[in-house]
Amino acid sequence: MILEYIVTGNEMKLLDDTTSQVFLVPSVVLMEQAAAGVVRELVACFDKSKEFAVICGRGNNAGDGIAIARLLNQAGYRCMVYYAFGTDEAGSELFELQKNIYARYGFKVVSDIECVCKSDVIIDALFGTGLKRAIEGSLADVISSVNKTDAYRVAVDVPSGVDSDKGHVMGCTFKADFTYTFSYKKTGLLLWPGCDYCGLVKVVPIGIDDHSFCGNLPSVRALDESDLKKLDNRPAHSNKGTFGKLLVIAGSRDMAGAAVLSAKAAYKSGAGLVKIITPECNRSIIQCALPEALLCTDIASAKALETELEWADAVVIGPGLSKSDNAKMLVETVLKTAEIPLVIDADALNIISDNMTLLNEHKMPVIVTPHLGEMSRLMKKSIADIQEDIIGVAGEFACLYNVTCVLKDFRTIIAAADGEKFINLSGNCGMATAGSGDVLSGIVGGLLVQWRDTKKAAAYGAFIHGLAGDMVFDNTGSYGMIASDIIDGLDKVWIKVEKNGN
Ligand SMILES: NC(=O)C1=CN([C@@H]2O[C@H](COP(=O)(O)OP(=O)(O)OC[C@H]3O[C@@H](n4cnc5c(N)ncnc54)[C@H](O)[C@@H]3O)[C@@H](O)[C@H]2O)[C@@H](O)CC1
Ligand SMILES: [K+]
Repeated sequence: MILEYIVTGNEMKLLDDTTSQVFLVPSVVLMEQAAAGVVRELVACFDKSKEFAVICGRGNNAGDGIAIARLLNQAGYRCMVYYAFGTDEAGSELFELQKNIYARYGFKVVSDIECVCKSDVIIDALFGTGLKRAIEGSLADVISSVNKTDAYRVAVDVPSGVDSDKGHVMGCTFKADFTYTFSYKKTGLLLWPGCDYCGLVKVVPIGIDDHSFCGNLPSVRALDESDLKKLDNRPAHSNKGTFGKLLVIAGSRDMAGAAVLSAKAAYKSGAGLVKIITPECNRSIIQCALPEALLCTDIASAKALETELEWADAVVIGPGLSKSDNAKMLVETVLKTAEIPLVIDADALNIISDNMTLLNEHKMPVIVTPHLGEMSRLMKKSIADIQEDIIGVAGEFACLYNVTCVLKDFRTIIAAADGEKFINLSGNCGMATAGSGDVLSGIVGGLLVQWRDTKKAAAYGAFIHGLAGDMVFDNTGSYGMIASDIIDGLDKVWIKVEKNGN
């Protein structure tokens, strides 16, 4: 998989330093390229009738902002600079340099925030990746004044007030319509709540590329639609056995739907054969809803389950399973005896959370797919604590239990035990609906039986799940979307894959 790297503010700082120190590109050259890149974008969006204002702090983010103001003026636009710390306080070396250059040209500087607020476009260069604490006092007043205007608001690199690593909001935060971020997306721009302040995020190249990692690759990456092109088409010479046999252990009395959704999503993701293990009372509903599924009901002993496990190439266990004694027996047997990869979801995770030693018993690769509530029970941490560092928590869990962890949230995080992580960027709020997780477990299971690669099945599974939801969004909107719509969207995703991503 060749994917887009997503970096933290600290990783970006290292990249800046390496580019200057190892590749000898002076920092000011990077800054000029950053400014020129933003100006190119602005000139493409706005004509010269618009008046611009740049609000500046005193670090290198402000250095970018002053250079942007200079280049806009030189291109015939009207642009003013507002120094939020005043003109006397010293700042970073590059800030001082850009301030002096700007002063030599004699372009406009204002000291009244009212002038800024009357502009058509307000550019935020108060703080970037160097934000260290909550924004307070007069700086917070500046931000709240500009946030109240009808101006277009553009953030340079990161909206001031958004923590570029974890996406926390630090006091008062600039509310951008566009964020032009440099070289790589920052994790904080993608995570909630920071993402709510970014508007449209666009990466502006500034001359820093993967060379600057010098072998120390960032741990977080993201898939995009171009990654669908890397998936192989199915071989023409094949039969249903070629694409794997998936056992879906799901459903309980009154919860037949979870089994149907998971098994159907697995079929719709290309699994060759899907067998559902469920209570007998679900037989007729499942056979009507999904006649393609094989069915095995009322498994009452570990021995009976072991025979079924021998048939399968992978297992999905948990959707709608309940926490009955029978469900506990099924979960324990699977974890202790299965010699095939597992996808563990929903109630199976709730059962495990009462006895975490079970998760040490697995012999084969395991993918767990908890939502925040399930993760809270598994880790004995509050949901708020998990949200504080969702990437870190997913990574910690993956390492602790040697599993691939798919931590489901607005941005699902996929963390492998080897430290590699993915942040999922597909999907929409319509997918926050009952059964959406059952569909995800089925997709991941369906991919797992075909690919036998847990990391790939988990990362692509989450991405394809979100993409399927995006594909049906125009038909359903967010209010009308239900889990079966997401399954309908899978057809569109796979047609895209078979047309080589087009
Ligand atoms: N070579 C480089 O280093 C490059 C850096 N670039 C820009 O530089 C930015 C990072 O620059 P810096 O590291 O100078 O950081 P910032 O410009 O984000 O701000 C750092 C300054 O703000 C102060 N500060 C932090 N939080 C504060 C708060 N809550 N209240 C008041 N003061 C606070 C710090 O003490 C420091 O003086 C990037 O976001 C990017 O825009 C770009 O020009 C590209 C090249
Ligand atoms: K900024």
